[in-house]
Amino acid sequence: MDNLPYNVVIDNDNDEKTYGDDVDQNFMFIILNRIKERCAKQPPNVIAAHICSPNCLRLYANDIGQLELRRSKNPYLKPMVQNFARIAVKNPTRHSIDICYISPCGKLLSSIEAIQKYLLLTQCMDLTTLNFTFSKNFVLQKLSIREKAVTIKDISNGLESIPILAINSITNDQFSSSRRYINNSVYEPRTYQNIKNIVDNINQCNCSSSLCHNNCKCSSEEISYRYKRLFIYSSNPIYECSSKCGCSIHCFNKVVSLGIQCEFQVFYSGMKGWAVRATHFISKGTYVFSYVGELSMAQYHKEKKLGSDEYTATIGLIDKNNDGILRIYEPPEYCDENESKTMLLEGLSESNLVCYVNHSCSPNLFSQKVVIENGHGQLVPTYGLFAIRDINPFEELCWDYHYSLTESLPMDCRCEAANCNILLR
Ligand SMILES: C[S@@+](CC[C@H](N)C(=O)[O-])C[C@H]1O[C@@H](n2cnc3c(N)ncnc32)[C@H](O)[C@@H]1O
Repeated sequence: MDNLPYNVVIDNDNDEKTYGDDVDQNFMFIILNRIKERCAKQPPNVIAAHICSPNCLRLYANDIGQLELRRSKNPYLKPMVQNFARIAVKNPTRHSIDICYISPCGKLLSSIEAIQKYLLLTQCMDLTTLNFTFSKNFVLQKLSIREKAVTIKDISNGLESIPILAINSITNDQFSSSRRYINNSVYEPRTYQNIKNIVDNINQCNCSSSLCHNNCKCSSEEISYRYKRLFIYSSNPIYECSSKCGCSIHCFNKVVSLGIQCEFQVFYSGMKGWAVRATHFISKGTYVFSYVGELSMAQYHKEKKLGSDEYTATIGLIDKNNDGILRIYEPPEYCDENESKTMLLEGLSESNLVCYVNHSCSPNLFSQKVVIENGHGQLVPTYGLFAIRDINPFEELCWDYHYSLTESLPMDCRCEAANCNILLR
């Protein structure tokens, strides 16, 4: 370590902060020790200079990584089980701490740009930039939960790649729902017949690299992801690349279509009913989950007479561009002739875990319209939810329902935010 300009300390090496049940304790212990051993044996950049290639991952792959990788649901642990190390570097001149990663082959990677380059050079298919965070708030932490509090082991019935526990540590009420769990939006049948020729026409870009370039034909000029994270909002949708495009999972324009990457729980919050949280840290700008439900033209939605529009979101006016590809526009002031073209997303009878996300006047999630290809070769619009700021493990995930005082029924908002000033519904 002496040949480094800074003192290298192992990040997250705080026993008091790392606690959990026996399995997790052991798991964390193995990971932390391996990081320590690696840094001791192989300080960053001391390996002979080389140009990175897929060999860099293969040669330094570890024997227990695969088993642990399967066990770990935390996206930021995945690089560590693949023999990356995450370190905090004390910078004495700036009196600050910088976060860096050391690659399995000993390269010091000190920015998300460097990570992206490394993943491309090594043709890594297990990790994306979303598995790395340079946030100083990241803590390796897992809380134990009382077995008795688990009311359902997976509310998605196996549909999500990571099971979603339902937990009630407050009362004896079990989680139950008449809503069917779906993980992909579905088109209302008549709506689909009307717009079949638009939504079945999947976009295809002609970018030659696995990353796509800034003027990729699929993406919009107004808004795009930055290394797969989103930091700004636009009323214009993001149009993601599809399976027809030649790009890989590393493409900057594939995020929501890669699916949920976090481990979530639905938990009983008391006054607000059921609520949602993640079991691990989420870095600012990260895609969390998206609104899933039935996509329906306003006229057909109206005919259903649901009685409550609480779970209905307006997507916008559906149209196509010159290539016949789906485009979505903000509806002007509501008027009837738009009904045949206005699409709504409704999650009352079927939806995913989003319907358990509560409102907050100081939310940690924001929503952005995104158009992706679903698993059935159709384009589907959705609202993707992204982290407004770094979110701590087990912090309740909330968004702003944007209810105004005028459209509210008298019911107190219980978000407990300092700026809370609304009546909900
Ligand atoms: C989309 S659901 C959220 C999940 C809900 N908590 C449940 O148990 O199914 C919206 C409902 O949750 C409750 N809710 C959400 N946010 C709230 C808040 N900030 N204060 C009080 N109740 C809230 C209200 O009953 C609201 O009608």
